[in-house]
Amino acid sequence: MAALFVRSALCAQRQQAHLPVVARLLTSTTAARRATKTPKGSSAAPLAASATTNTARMHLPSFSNEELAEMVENRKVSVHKLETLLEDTQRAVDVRRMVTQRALAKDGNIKNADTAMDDLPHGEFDYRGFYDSIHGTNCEAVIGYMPVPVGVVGPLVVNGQTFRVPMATTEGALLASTNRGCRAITMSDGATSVILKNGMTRAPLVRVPSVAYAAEMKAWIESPENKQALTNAFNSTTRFGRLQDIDVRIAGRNVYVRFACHCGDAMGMNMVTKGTVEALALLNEHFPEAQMIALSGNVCSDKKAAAINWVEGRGRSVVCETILKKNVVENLLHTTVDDMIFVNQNKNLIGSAVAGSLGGFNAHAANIVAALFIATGNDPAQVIESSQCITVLEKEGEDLHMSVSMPSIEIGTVGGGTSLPAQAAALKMLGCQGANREATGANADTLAHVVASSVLAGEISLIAALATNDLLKAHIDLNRKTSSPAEQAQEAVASNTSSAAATGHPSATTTRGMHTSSVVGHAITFGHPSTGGPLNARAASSSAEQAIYYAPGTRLSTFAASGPALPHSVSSSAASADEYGSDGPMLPVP
Ligand SMILES: CC(C)(COP(=O)([O-])OP(=O)([O-])OC[C@H]1O[C@@H](n2cnc3c(N)ncnc32)[C@H](O)[C@@H]1OP(=O)([O-])[O-])[C@@H](O)C(=O)NCCC(=O)NCCSC(=O)C[C@@](C)(O)CC(=O)[O-]
Ligand SMILES: NC(=O)C1=CN([C@@H]2O[C@H](COP(=O)(O)OP(=O)(O)OC[C@H]3O[C@@H](n4cnc5c(N)ncnc54)[C@H](OP(=O)(O)O)[C@@H]3O)[C@@H](O)[C@H]2O)C=CC1
Repeated sequence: MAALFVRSALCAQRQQAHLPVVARLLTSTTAARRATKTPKGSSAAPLAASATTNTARMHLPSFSNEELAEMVENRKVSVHKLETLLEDTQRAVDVRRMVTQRALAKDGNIKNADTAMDDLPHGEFDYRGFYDSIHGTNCEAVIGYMPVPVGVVGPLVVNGQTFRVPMATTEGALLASTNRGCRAITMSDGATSVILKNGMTRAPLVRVPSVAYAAEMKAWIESPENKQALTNAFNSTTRFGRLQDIDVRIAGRNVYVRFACHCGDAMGMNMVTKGTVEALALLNEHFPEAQMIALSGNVCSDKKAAAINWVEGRGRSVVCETILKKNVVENLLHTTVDDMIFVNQNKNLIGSAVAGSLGGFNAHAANIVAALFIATGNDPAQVIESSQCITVLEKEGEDLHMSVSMPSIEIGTVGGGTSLPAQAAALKMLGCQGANREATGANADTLAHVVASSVLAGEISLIAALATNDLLKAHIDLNRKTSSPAEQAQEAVASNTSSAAATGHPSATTTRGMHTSSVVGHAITFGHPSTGGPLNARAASSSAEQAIYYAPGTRLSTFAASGPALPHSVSSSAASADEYGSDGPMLPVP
């Protein structure tokens, strides 16, 4: 891809400085192409090896951040490759922030787009202010802080709104994958998300003298008049919480009273617990022999896998759908509608059934939920129920209808960690920080839609990657460090320059299935269609692509025979320390 930036010596001297940057870039690229053009059938050496290359090569670092941002916006430079091309990770972050901030302003979705990201640390960090803000609220016995990288995916179009979604993770490949899914959704006219139910729950354990007493208590609570009295007591403790339902379960002499509350923009665990105490006081007046054993009796059920959340819902119950166009599935995801349905059915539905899964009928909803919870200051321990999800794929004509149903997304935009400056910045990027003053709960609703649609994006990309057998390759590429950005840049220059000699286009080398293929024109074909970018050129490039594509059901022997594309050899002894500093003895072979 670096061949795109091959510039003539004339250009390098900036004699064209008066031209807009993109025009300069195109002119210089054309000049470079002309300089390297060889007659058909000529055996001239590839560009990388020629003398012309060395003088003509021009690296991106010579451009200003403003110019680089413009190139990214004009799809002349891939925003994903900035670290490698600039050989400077901090600058890459700066340019990406500039691009993201300008995109937020252009989307027109949020107020104060130019300052939304200001408090998301990316360099200097006000640790004193941070310690002040967490004291007495978020953590005790503090000894420091844990930096977790935050990336951004999108544009993601949901319910007609465009989002740039911040995600905090240390799992390489997760953002690349979710981003691909966002692109697939947005290229297919967006996603639609609906909230079916909203009720954060707390179920105290009340102990009574007999099962008859328990039944009497249940009947009393369920009478409309008493239910209203309990509701009034509950609601008296909060300006924003509104009790929705009371569900009573009995096990012998144990009574579990499950209060479900609409908590406005808060996730609401403190809020609902406070309301519960007041309602129990009233209950106790009528049932003096009842004893409160535990304020949480686990029927809530908080921070544990439980069927009650899966069936009844907890927090917001959300369903989100999209119809992926056939050409998007084929050209962007490199697979087919039928293959994705086949993988989903046999993995997410049957596989999860065989595993006895509880709300885990999905590929990796938890990945996206966790990254979004950490970025937005939501409680990561609630990922367990918030990521319960069933992913359904069905044919819609020749296209693919895809949905995620998530009955228990527990999130808030006020309370807990959401008001810390960095986390609040992530919420500002989504246009839903803090309390919604026009419609209480609308900000948390927005966040729930973002969570569900981002999960949908993650499902799309991972199911496709499994269908094309790309999972391991993606993780070896993006989850393990093999070389420094500078070394990667040199590799990129070498591989792209030689390819450019033959084609006049930059290229990217990629592996699909168990083979490696060279994708021509990759670097100038990225870019979102919503901003006028074309489809990934890979499908168009590709008779070779056909040869390396494995449909689900490919015989295992075919993989083996096709030769390894991944590093797979291990030495019998660990002679020197690896990148993890591990040079200890290997485990004995059983
Ligand atoms: C890695 C890809 C996306 C490559 O996929 P690709 O099709 O080769 O990518 P591409 O280079 O052709 O780019 C296509 C688009 O992908 C995105 N993309 C591509 N690269 C980047 C990047 N660096 N940064 C940001 N976005 C990126 C981006 O949207 C890009 O479009 P563009 O913007 O260029 O026009 C694909 O192979 C993939 O999605 N693999 C799956 C990886 C994955 O989903 N990992 C999740 C974790 S797996 C796990 O933890 C759970 C598991 C698996 O155990 C659960 C289970 O049991 O199933
Ligand atoms: N207590 C427990 O058992 C558990 C607690 N947690 C922790 O609880 C915290 C979250 O509790 P949560 O109750 O959400 O947060 P908070 O305890 O911070 O309470 C939310 C506060 O925001 C106020 N508020 C202002 N505007 C709004 C609005 N628009 N909508 C809703 N509330 C508004 C509420 O007012 P008002 O007082 O009038 O309601 C309330 O004081 C997290 O730190 C989480 O980790 C997690 C699990 C269990």
